[in-house]
Amino acid sequence: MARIGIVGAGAWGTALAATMSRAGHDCVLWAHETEVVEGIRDNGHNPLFLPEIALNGVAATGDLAAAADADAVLLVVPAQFLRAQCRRLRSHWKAGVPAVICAKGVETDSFAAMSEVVAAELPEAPLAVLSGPTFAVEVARGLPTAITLACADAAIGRQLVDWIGTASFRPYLTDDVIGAEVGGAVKNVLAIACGVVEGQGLGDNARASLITRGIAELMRLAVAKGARAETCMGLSGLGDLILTASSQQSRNYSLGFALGEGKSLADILASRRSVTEGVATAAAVGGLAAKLGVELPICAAVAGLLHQSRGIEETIRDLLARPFRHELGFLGEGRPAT
Ligand SMILES: NC(=O)C1=CN([C@@H]2O[C@H](COP(=O)(O)OP(=O)(O)OC[C@H]3O[C@@H](n4cnc5c(N)ncnc54)[C@H](O)[C@@H]3O)[C@@H](O)[C@H]2O)C=CC1
Ligand SMILES: O=C(CO)COP(=O)(O)O
Repeated sequence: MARIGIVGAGAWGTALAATMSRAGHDCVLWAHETEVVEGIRDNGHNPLFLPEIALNGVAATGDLAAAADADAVLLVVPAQFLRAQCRRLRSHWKAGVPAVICAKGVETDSFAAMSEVVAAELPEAPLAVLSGPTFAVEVARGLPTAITLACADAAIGRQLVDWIGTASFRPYLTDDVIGAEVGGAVKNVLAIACGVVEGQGLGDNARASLITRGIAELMRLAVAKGARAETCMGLSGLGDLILTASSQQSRNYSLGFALGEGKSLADILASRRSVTEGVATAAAVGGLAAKLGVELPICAAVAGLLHQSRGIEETIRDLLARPFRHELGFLGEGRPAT
């Protein structure tokens, strides 16, 4: 059994704490909100995120040093807060303790992947990425799923799989860290696009087409950033995309759906406490794609809708007016078909 620190007590940090604790690990969960620390300590429940899940075995804390004093630390704050959180953690970090990145996104200011952010701010931490089809509430209830655990160091990766894996939470190991995290970040942007399609009533065919052309974009960006294409077809890419691009449980899909129905982005965001990572990541992915010289038409369309006040109808019209191309050649733009 291990001592696991979990930094971030939103829905996902809470679900991971419940899962690790049920597996018999000693879990210390750091929360940003005092209300959450007190709620877990006093009542064994997180009052703000997944309040229905019992957390009796979990020690809640507002002290980062306590969460960092562990065999491994899971980083579960939203992507745009991760750098600041790592800076706060740095003085408490013990060399060699693995940092397992559970946030899904790309940093807006730097276009950096989460592993690049953590490598810069916690240089003594071996890095891993945990990503895949994992709605927090289902994991917290113990329903089965499988995830990608990416770690460049094989021995540390195997140790993490051992600690994190249970019969119903099944990690598959890879050394492709960038591939795992590009999948988790880009699928959120694509899930927004699929939500818009559904909200607009464009049909199941359109959604399936978007998912398929979306995975081509995800793969193109990941490969340009140094990942292996096959990782994108695994749990952290295709697996998570299938989940989030077709379920109202997804914050990203449901935000897209509401946009497609005509609601404003400001109103949708004002009505939720939880993070919708694809909103910031859509802009960041655009910057990253430009830097790497790859074209991502669906992601660019989502960024245009969210951040450049482009209308839904003109956005859809422009996507449908793109020239016909050969289907294969995923990794390039594909030869023109006419
Ligand atoms: N909820 C889910 O089903 C899953 C979420 N994730 C990822 O996990 C990450 C965290 O998401 P959730 O747990 O769902 O968040 P959430 O939406 O449930 O909660 C928001 C989180 O943001 C934190 N927060 C707010 N202001 C902050 C600040 N200034 N500094 C640090 N933290 C602050 C809150 O304390 C809370 O932990 C995201 O990157 C998300 O994509 C990954 C897999 C599943
Ligand atoms: O990443 C997730 C499931 O794997 C959660 O997706 P949402 O953030 O869209 O709810």
